Amino acid sequence: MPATIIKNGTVVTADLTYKADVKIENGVITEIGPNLSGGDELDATGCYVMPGGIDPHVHLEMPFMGTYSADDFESGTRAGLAGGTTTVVDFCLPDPGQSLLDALKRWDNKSTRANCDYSFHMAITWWGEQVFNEMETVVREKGINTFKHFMAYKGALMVNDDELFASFQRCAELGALPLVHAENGDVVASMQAKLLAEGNNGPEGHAYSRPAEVEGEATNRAIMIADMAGVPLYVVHTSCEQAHEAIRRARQAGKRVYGEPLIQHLTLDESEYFHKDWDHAARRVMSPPFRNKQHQDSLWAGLQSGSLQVVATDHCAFTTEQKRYGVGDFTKIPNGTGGLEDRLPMLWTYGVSTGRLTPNEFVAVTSTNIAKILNMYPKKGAILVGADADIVVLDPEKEKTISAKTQQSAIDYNVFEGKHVKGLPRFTLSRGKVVVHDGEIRTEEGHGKFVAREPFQAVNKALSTWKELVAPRPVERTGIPASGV
Ligand SMILES: NC(=O)NCCC(=O)O
Ligand SMILES: [Zn+2]
Ligand SMILES: [Zn+2]
Repeated sequence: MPATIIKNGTVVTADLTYKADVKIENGVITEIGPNLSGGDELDATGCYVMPGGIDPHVHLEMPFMGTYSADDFESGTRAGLAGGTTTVVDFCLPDPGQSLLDALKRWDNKSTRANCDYSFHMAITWWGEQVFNEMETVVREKGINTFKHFMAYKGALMVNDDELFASFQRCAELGALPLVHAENGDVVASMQAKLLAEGNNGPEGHAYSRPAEVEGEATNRAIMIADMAGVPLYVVHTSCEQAHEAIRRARQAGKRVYGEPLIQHLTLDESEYFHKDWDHAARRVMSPPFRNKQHQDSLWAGLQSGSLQVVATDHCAFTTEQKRYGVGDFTKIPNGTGGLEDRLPMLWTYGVSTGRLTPNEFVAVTSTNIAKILNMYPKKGAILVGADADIVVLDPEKEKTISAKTQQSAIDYNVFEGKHVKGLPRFTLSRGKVVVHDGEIRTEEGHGKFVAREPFQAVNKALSTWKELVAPRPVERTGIPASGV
């Protein structure tokens, strides 16, 4: 393959902004500097040359709530690339009682169609000796160092506190990072039943049944359990001040906790659930639900101050027809929304163009921080010699109005429909292959490769060293009195 040179652009990374050309050979960056030559040229005049987006939270072809999410690894990754995202991390979900390794075979099969690189988190959906043992194989042999725990979806994916604690301790031993979906599933189930009994069966019932307190409580509980287990913690889809507050407080107390707002929670609010059109409201049903402006402001502040580190999508797209499974009972509306194609343009428009984020912070929260937290940096998330050439050349003047009619996703609507975004890819490169060329999609099914991630060294070692230092020890005593028995 001939070399490619991205010419005349401004390189923007998480910590630097400078003018340079970028040379790519055999899928990796081989040179960065002025006036490079000797290859096919891509003109980046007026553009920012940035590490491609990494979405740490997607569900492609996910079996959930009696159906499968509609975007699979082909359409989902195509959507991601169209919007400048070059790596996705999906969740492998074992059925209750199923071997983690058997579940992984299913995910390996599905992902062969990916257009961009991908990695997996493993979900802990049940607990037992087999899971305990297989976690080691997953980490040491399968290149997966993150384990997801659902504290909600009672009767389906939810695990209890004893299971959380056992799994978190196992993560600590293996150098793995636990993730949590933090909502109190018992309280949600009880509120759902009450709402339905009172005749609240529309999509707004979904929001009523999952108030911010439900998320704040579970986030705090997960943080405390992780601390007792001596392991860092990653909280997915942090949507409200109560959860953010728990993360902020933990971080101030020295705990290693990461928080992940979604682009949907940053830019869409709860009024969507009160829309008169049932389909409109149901299409936006996801967990946690959208919140109000105060919560949104809290999330933006977290990204600005560093108490929240990454922006994801939780892309889990269902068609209108699938959403209608819940007509007459909101608890049956498949939970999930799309966003893979829109995350970067929406965050650029509502974050950078408004002055909430700098371009460098934009790169940090969409790519570099994620690569570091998930242990794939600098292969991913970097414009550095030797890094994979996963690059988005973002044109800050290119604009469009988001519409389901022109999107790559397989579903028939878009939750951002009608939003005008400015800041779109002129080019997207996936390991050096130009997959978006000035609006033209040139993806190749199967081009994507699995990204193996090594166990964590530094943070887990620091926490286990400290845990060992402060571990309970019997007091050495002289003159112990004789037993009273
Ligand atoms: N978020 C959501 O509603 N659906 C996807 C599954 C999950 O992440 O909880
Ligand atoms: Zn979740
Ligand atoms: Zn999710």
